[in-house]
Amino acid sequence: MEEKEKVKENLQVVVFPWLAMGHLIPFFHLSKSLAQKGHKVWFVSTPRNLTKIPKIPPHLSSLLNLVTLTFPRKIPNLPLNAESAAEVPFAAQSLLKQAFDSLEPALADFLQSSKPDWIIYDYASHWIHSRAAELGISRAYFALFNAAWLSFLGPPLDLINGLDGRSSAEDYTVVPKWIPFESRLAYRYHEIATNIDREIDMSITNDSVRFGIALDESEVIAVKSRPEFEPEWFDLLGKLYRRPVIPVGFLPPVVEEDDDDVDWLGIKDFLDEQKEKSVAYVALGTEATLTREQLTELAFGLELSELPFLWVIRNSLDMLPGGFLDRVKGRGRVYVGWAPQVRILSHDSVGGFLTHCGWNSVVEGLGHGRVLVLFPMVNDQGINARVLSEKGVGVEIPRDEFDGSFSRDSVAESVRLAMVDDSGELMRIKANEMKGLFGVGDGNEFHLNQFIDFLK
Ligand SMILES: O=c1ccn([C@@H]2O[C@H](COP(=O)(O)OP(=O)(O)O[C@H]3O[C@H](CO)[C@@H](O)[C@H](O)[C@H]3O)[C@@H](O)[C@H]2O)c(=O)[nH]1
Repeated sequence: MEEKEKVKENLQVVVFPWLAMGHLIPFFHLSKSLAQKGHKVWFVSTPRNLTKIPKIPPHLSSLLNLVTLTFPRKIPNLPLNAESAAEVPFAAQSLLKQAFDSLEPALADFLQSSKPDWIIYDYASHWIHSRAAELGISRAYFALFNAAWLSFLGPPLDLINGLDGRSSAEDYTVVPKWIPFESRLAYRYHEIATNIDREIDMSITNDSVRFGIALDESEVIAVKSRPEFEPEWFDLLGKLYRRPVIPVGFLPPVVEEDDDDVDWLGIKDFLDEQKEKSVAYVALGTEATLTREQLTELAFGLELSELPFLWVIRNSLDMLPGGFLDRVKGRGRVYVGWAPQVRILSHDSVGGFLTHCGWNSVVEGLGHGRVLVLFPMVNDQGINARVLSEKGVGVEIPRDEFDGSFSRDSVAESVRLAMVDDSGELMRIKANEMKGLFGVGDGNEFHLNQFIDFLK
């Protein structure tokens, strides 16, 4: 007689993201969803990072537990108190990886004492799989990327063994040989050159190998996307990975009401004064920073667009061109610091989103039906921009392929095309339709449940 499959109704799960806000936040959303469905979750990170994630709702506090691993203090040249990618210059990210790698013994000890059913990990912890396997803990890699970018990345064993045939930035500007159908998916030189430069520290494991191991050593690969959005890429991933690839959906964040948030109240006042769908929200994520020249062109571009905008910057206001704030007074607002992005995007006055194409930002923008102005900088962002412009939900700001330079006029024209020009109407309609796929709703819930059923 066939043995009945064992189903465990209440799971115990350790969740361990890479040290970056764009990773901590979606891993936290997944943790919250697991806890909401009655599973016990230990969310593991370092002290400063744990202070930056959203608050745990009181009704989940018995199921969702934060676990602190001490951050190593002896990494030479790592900026003092820096614990996440946003606090370390892009070119020095290998130092943060070095610190991250030194968390291995502490995490292994925690796994031994907590003995979870599963560990859900990120791409960077290439050392945890064998430790978890020894303890009989199941392993899931949660990929915070779309299936198109994961396909572009390639077969796991080729990544581990350096057999993907790519070493220079130019190699990433062509469609990879393992994509069997017609496609134009490739980086522009400037979008990938910075990533390649970053990989020069040979003493630590490079990102390709980390990705390869994360993919190859996991029992299931959970992808923050949906096949309804990119069916052909999910089909290809199944062939490249030869193991279960499960879409977890977009995990759209729910806007939490928090009336005490003074930052939000100031922003809300500004947005309340603007017309419906008139404001371009401009924000470029937590990792890449603009040079003074880029910041200047972007500023003049927004000024020339003559449209209302809300711009979040990580640099200081002193970097902006002289007189800029006075000239855009009333219709333009610049916010320095950590903005309540999801709440902003949910405000009716916001019509478009000038984004660096970080996957979380894209999900948040399309989840609210905002049309996108695409300004990719590093990491997966260039490929995301190709996917989104092909889908017709956004327009790329034209840039020099090699050095990434762009003009203020091209910024103004792209923003106006997306937000107000008649020729951008179809793009606005398509972006608005994406609310159904990317936003809060049954479709995303269905995929999340499928993933949880798999874990059981
Ligand atoms: O002031 C801010 C800045 C950011 N965020 C949030 O922080 C997250 C940022 O994530 P994302 O938009 O993906 O950007 P990055 O932080 O740059 O994300 C990194 O991680 C992503 C997921 O792997 C990749 O797609 C990106 O390329 C990579 O740079 C989003 O949830 C934002 O809402 C805020 O709430 N307020």
